[in-house]
Order: sequence, then C-alpha cells, then structure tokens
Amino acid sequence: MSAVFEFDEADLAITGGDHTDGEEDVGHNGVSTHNGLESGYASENDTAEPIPISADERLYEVPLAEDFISSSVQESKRKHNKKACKDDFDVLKVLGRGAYGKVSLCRHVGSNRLYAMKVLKKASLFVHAKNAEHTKAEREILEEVRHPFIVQLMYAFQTNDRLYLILEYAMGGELFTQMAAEQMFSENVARFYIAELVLALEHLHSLGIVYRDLKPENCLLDGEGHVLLTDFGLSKQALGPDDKANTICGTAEYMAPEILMEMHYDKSVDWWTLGILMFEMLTGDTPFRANNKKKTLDAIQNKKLMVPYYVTNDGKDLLNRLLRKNPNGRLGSGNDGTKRVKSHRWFRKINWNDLKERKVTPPIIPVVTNPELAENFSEKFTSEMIKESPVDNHGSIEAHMKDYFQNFSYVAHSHVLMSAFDQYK
Ligand SMILES: Nc1ncnc2c1ncn2[C@@H]1O[C@H](COP(=O)(O)OP(=O)(O)OP(=O)(O)O)[C@@H](O)[C@H]1O
Repeated sequence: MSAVFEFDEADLAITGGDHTDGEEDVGHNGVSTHNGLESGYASENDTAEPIPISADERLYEVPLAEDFISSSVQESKRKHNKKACKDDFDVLKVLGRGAYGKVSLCRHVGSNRLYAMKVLKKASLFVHAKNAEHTKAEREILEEVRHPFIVQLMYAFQTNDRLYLILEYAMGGELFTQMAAEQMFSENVARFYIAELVLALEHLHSLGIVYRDLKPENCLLDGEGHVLLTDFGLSKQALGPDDKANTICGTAEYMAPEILMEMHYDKSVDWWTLGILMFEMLTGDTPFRANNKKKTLDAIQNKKLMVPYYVTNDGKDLLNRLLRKNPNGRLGSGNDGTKRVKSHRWFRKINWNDLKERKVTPPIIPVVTNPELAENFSEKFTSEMIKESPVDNHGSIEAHMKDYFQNFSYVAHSHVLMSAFDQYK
C-alpha cells in the first residue's frame, strides 16, 4: 500500500513525527464533568438523554487558559458549552498512529460516550513549520465541515505542550483493513465506497476545501459500514472557484501529476486521487506503483494508464477520465465537474439522494460486538499499554508555540452533536 512521501526541503516536508515514545497517555480523575454535550456513540450502559436547547444557540469556540474569548458569545449562553479538558476523558485503547500523533479510543466521563482522541505534541509539530500549519488547518476544517461521510469534530483543547482533537469514533476501522482482507473489491462494492466519497468530496469542494490526501488509510468506516473521511492535516482551505494552491504534499502513489510538476492545482487533484483509489479497490494495486519512489513518480507523469481486462467498460471509462494527466481535461474539473462525475454511467445504479441519507445498506458491515473493544483496529495498537503522563501546564514551552495555537479550543454545540448522532448513526 501507499507510503508517505518525504521531500527533502524542510519547508515542504511531510515527515513522520515521534512514533516511538508512547507519549500522550492520558490520565483521568474519574470526576464527572458532564456538561450536557452528549454526542457520538453511546457505550452499552449509556442512558443519557439529550439536553434541550434553544433554537438560536450556535457553534462557538470556548477558551482554555490562554485562548482568545470570542466577544460574540453571550455570557448567558456560555453555560451550555463548558470547555473540555483532558480530565473529561478516560483513555481506553490506542487505535492507531499517524505521522503526527497518536489516536486513542476514549470515553467522555460525564456522558459515557465513546470518541477518538487525536493527540499531537506541539514540539514535534514545530520540527517543520508545515506540520504546525497542517494541524491548524485540520482543526479549522474539522470545525467547518458537517457531513454524513466526514468525521465530526466534537471537542478540541490544548495543554501547555499538546493539542487534543476529540473526534467521532469510527468503530468500523479502516477501509484499508477491509481491502487488505479481500485483496480487491467487486465493482458493486467499490462503487458504494467511491460514491460515498464522491459526496464527501463534493461537500468539501463546496466549502472551498481541497482534500488532497485521499487514500485507503484515511477512509474509516462507522459502525454500520458507511465511509467516514478523516485526517485533514493536508487539506487546503479557502480556495475560491478560480483559486489554485501550490504546496507539495500527499502520498507518493496517490499524487497527481500537477502536484509533482509543482504547478498550481485545485480540486481536480481530489478526482485524480479518487481514480487511484478506485483503481486500487478494483485491482488490488495502484496503477503507477514501481520498484522505487523515483520510478513511481516518473510513471505518474509519463506512463499510460493500463486498466486490467476484467474491469467493465464503464469502470475503465471512468478510470480513464479521472486519471487524465492534464487536470483541465480531467473528469470532475470545472464548475459543474462533480455533477458530471455523478452522472457517469458507472454510477447509474446509484440513487444519490438515498445514498446521502444513508439509506443504502453498506456492502460490508463491520463486526462490532462491543465498541469498547475496538475489534476493527490492529492489535498492534489496541494491545498497547495506556500509560499515565503528567499534565504539563506550566513547563517551559517556547512562546511562538504557545501563541501559534490560540483559538484551538472548541466544543461543538449540543444541537449539532445530537442531530448528527440521530441523523447519521
Ligand atoms: N475518528 C477516528 N476513529 C477511529 N480511529 C481513528 C479515527 N481517526 C484516526 N483513527 C485511527 O488512527 C490512525 C491515525 O490517524 P490519522 O490518520 O488521523 O493520523 P495522522 O497523524 O494525521 O496520520 P497521517 O500519517 O495519515 O497524516 C488512523 O489510520 C486510524 O486507524
């Protein structure tokens, strides 16, 4: 499968963070700090009821320690959304590790709901300036998006030395795991996942967000088997219809040719990566993979796409259109691009409205006997010991790191959280 591609220039690098030190192990004090923000997945003994709220209550940021306090927030409304902190969560198991941090299953002490806790060490983010920028972007994007096939941000907070993102728990695990188990998917199975991803990308693009990092590892599954796109560390926000970005990032085998050529690029890169993902689902491998990274990158730019004989004509046609090297000629580019993707013949059996409303039954239903067991995650992670680590709220940390993450803290409004839960889960 894909490997993260590392550039040499420091400011373009996508580098691995600290994977080895068992760092951000979170302790707890067992004190209930229930704040009326029930959301996410209920554990087996959860009996919490939603707290009624008034119609005009909105999302807003809640300050922690040095965080900025939004002046638009009225005192009377603050009481509904109490700031979150580390002690509000019990860490149960490690779920996985990414380039920048560790993700654990945790339980909100007050509500008993389960979430995924992503922890990042500020210091390791500052090894390369881009890492810190990516994390800030991830936090901002996660707050903005709300979609059935995109992971929901529930809380964000920070300590002196760490950043915490509390996310909807994708208990079905990684799509990558299902792909590895099946070697390759039938076209019907692949179509379901690709179509849900089309809707997720459509939503992001409508907000001016280019996702840029589509790959099986970032496609998680919820408890019913629907896609939950995660990891917005590389996404680029605030692109207008004619804006283009030019930062080099992504995963080697999934990189679009225009990124490699350091050209300005736009949302067309996401349609390219969707094509690569579809190819991998249907054949078990990516189309331009070679013996080494240099050859892979060369093939992406120069090699003609070869689609195996067993892929249907409609499937071949869609792949050829998504994997056009010229982004301007690629299916999905231009103003009505997504509409044209959705009306391609390969999707003719898809009822897009039903799909968006989660009325289509997923082809693979994850086995979840008890969500707390995290059965769909690698034992390599789930068997790790959960260690307590001291809270560092007063230790020395360079001033620029401290200031950089002002406004990081966040609590999703209970209205948003509860409706997300009812509607989608
Ligand atoms: N919301 C979630 N629910 C369940 N598991 C999750 C969730 N988010 C992440 N994980 C697990 O943690 C792993 C690492 O998470 P993530 O990809 O977000 O980290 P990262 O440091 O941003 O990774 P990358 O190296 O891709 O940049 C995922 O592959 C997945 O197994």
